Order: sequence, then structure tokens, then C-alpha cells
Amino acid sequence: MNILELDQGNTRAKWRLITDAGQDAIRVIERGVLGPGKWWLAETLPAAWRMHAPQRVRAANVAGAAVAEAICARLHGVLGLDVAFARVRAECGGVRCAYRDTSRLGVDRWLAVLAAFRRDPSPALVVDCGSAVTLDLLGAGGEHLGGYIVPGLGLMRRALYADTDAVKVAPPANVITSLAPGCDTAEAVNHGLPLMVLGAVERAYDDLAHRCAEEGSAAPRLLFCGGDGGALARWCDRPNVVVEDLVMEGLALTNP
Ligand SMILES: Nc1ncnc2c1ncn2[C@@H]1O[C@H](COP(=O)(O)OP(=O)(O)O)[C@@H](O)[C@H]1O
Ligand SMILES: CC(C)(COP(=O)(O)O)[C@@H](O)C(=O)NCCC(=O)O
Ligand SMILES: [K+]
Repeated sequence: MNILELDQGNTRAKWRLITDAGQDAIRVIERGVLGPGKWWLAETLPAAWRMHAPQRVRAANVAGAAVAEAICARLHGVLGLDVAFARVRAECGGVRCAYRDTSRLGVDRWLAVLAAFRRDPSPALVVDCGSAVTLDLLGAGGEHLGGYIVPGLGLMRRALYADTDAVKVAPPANVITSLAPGCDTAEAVNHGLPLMVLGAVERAYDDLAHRCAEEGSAAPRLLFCGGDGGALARWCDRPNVVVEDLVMEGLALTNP
């Protein structure tokens, strides 16, 4: 059975078409990104969607109810399918959610944590580097310990641009080329923003590692995903892995 999976963030949507052969055996047929912006209004959508005729669509959306409705309407129009949107639950697949009000946790964060646990049930720090950067702590025994939300690289750059007179720096061609102290404004910003995110990641990781050591468990894993995940991971000096599809991997666990 072919399934279309969609991860709608605040900047873009990521999608992949998979073949589910049962018993965790999936094959990715094709993948892509949509947007930035209202891709559901575009005249043409990826040709692969029609070509591989998915029988189901499952999605994660953190861009609000109006966007969910627009996605539903367009996909129903183009594929004749209803979209199954993932929801956060107090417990799923052996993971217990830390939020007092589970409906407030971003479903992308939840899916990434579920997928991290499914890959390996040991403690982990899950870092999703998109519009916002989210850090979620997964403790022993599938206990989600909560997390952090900080602005993403683009958001921080735009905040400086909008609210200062003299720190108006355009996005660089390469997201991160150095963390060295800047000797002009562009360098100071382009090196400073990733330094700030990595500082948060490494502190959160070390705190979790400390907790694991106290509990007598092994060092936690560190997983990166999101549009800037690969770039940040390369400059992170804790052992880590990049799992591009972590959020979409979680969809099979909430909507099997
Ligand atoms: N073509 C692109 N358009 C927009 N952002 C991109 C692109 N390629 C890489 N990025 C990076 O991805 C980040 C957004 O990540 P993404 O995971 O797509 O966000 P979200 O999940 O919030 O939609 C941006 O900060 C940007 O640096
Ligand atoms: C923090 C987020 C904006 C991250 O989304 P993204 O950067 O992928 O667009 C999203 O997970 C969200 O809207 N969360 C709800 C608030 C919360 O998790 O507490
Ligand atoms: K994110």
C-alpha cells in the first residue's frame, strides 16, 4: 500500500511517498518539500502524488486549523482522500507525554520523540531545527521529560533585522561556515546564531547525560532533524545523528 506522509511546519511542508509492506518494512518512493508559503494554492502539485496513487494520507500540522482545512480540501480535490492528522496523546507506543495539557504540545515534537523511542528505547535528546528549534528530552522507560522552544536561525536573524538599526544581515549562502568570533556584523550574526542554538543543545544534552549517569543508564542519544538540523549537527561537538524524516517516521505510530 502506498501512503503519502506530510509534515507541515510554520515555514514549509516536507512530504514523502512510502510503500508500506507491513511489519515496519517501508520503502521511500519519493520525497520533497512544498513552500515556503501556501503550497495548497499552487496550480500543480508533485506529479509523483498522482503517479503512485497513494491509498492514504497521514499528516502532522503545526501551522493551525485554517491550514489543516486548506490541506484537507486540496488533497481531497487532487487525490480524493481524507487526511489523517496526528494528535498528541498522554501515552503512545510506550512514551508518556510530559505536558500537563497534552493538546498544547506541538505534534511535530511528539512524533519526533515517538520515532526516536521506536528506533531505540534508550534516553535521548531530540532537536528539531525548523522555524523554531525545539529540544525534547526522552528519559528512561519512555518518559518524555518536557523540553525547550527557542527561535530558529531564520527567526533570530529576522528579529535582529527588524528591531535594530545596524544589525541587518542577509541570510548567508551556507547556513553555518564557522563559529569563530565575528570581525564584522555579518560574521558576528552568522556565527553567533548557531553558537546560541548549539549552546542550548549542548547544555540540555549535558544535563540529560548527568541525569542518566545518576540513574546508572548509558549516555543519551542526540538526534537532529528539521531544515537546519544537518548544518547544526555538523557543528555540534556531542556525538549525534541526523534523521531527516524523524517527524514523518512518527506518523506510522500515531496513525498506523
Ligand atoms: N529552501 C528553503 N526554504 C526555506 N528554508 C530553508 C530552505 N532550505 C533550508 N532551509 C532552512 O530550513 C529552516 C526551516 O526548517 P523547516 O524544518 O523547513 O521548518 P518548519 O518545520 O518550521 O517549516 C530555515 O530556517 C532555513 O534555514
Ligand atoms: C514549536 C513549534 C512552533 C515548532 O514548529 P516548527 O518550527 O517546526 O514550525 C511547534 O512545535 C508548535 O507550534 N508547538 C506548540 C507549542 C508547544 O510545543 O509547546
Ligand atoms: K521545529
